[in-house]
Amino acid sequence: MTTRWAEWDHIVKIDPDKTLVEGETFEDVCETGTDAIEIGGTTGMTTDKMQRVIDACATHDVPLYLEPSAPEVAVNDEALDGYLIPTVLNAGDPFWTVGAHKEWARMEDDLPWDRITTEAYVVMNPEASVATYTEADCDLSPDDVAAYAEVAEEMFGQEIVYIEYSGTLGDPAVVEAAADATDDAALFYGGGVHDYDSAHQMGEHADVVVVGDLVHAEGVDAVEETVRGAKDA
Ligand SMILES: CC(C)=CCC/C(C)=C/CC/C(C)=C/CC/C(C)=C/COP(=O)(O)OP(=O)(O)O
Ligand SMILES: O=P(O)(O)OC[C@@H](O)CO
Ligand SMILES: [Mg+2]
Repeated sequence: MTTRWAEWDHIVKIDPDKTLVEGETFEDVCETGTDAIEIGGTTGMTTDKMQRVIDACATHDVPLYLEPSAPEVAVNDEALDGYLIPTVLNAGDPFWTVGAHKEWARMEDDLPWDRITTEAYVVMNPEASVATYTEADCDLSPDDVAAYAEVAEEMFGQEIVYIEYSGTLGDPAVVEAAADATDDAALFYGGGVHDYDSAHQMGEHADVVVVGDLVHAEGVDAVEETVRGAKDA
């Protein structure tokens, strides 16, 4: 089991269903100074699209993790450093907490357990596809989120707690509450990080800042700024 995320400050999440900015390559993305690349998204995922991004990033010197949104797109590739598998704590349907995972184990004879780690998600932006998809209850106070984070670490032994505001910059008080409630688990924050200041602000509380849409919408210069913000925090 590798726990390399203990040393990370920043992740770029590449959505295989989206394109890069014109003139930029996956090599450029890998060279932004980010600590790892996570490949995943909610809608429009296929194994072909996943594989294309894996192949494009595999030759560059940055840890590469797959974050599949369903067992069907969990591509098996030696070029990957591992699999980060969401489990959505506040999902409306337990399928997204444990059911999909059960199906994966049923479908596959030999899952590479030493390369698989779960991320205990708390989904907070009701407008995001991931919230609709998982029917998440996003109406949570900082105390609620802190309690989810504590339970994830202390009762379910989660190594990663992920505060997910995909598409919008979240409430720093929520992230701070989750940080106060966790000791050993790595706290990931993702959602709406778009410049030095937003990365710095969330990085003051979270261990790892995840940047997604920005790489597709603005490109690598903007991502580099967020790397600096997260690392300075
Ligand atoms: C058991 C296996 C192998 C998979 C199941 C994993 C689970 C439970 C997934 C549910 C949560 C999920 C869809 C996570 C994917 C990562 C994520 C949160 C991407 C962000 O998605 P959005 O930004 O909302 O979606 P788009 O950008 O695609 O619109
Ligand atoms: O796309 P953004 O809003 O940067 O969110 C990042 C990540 O948390 C999405 O899963
Ligand atoms: Mg997205």
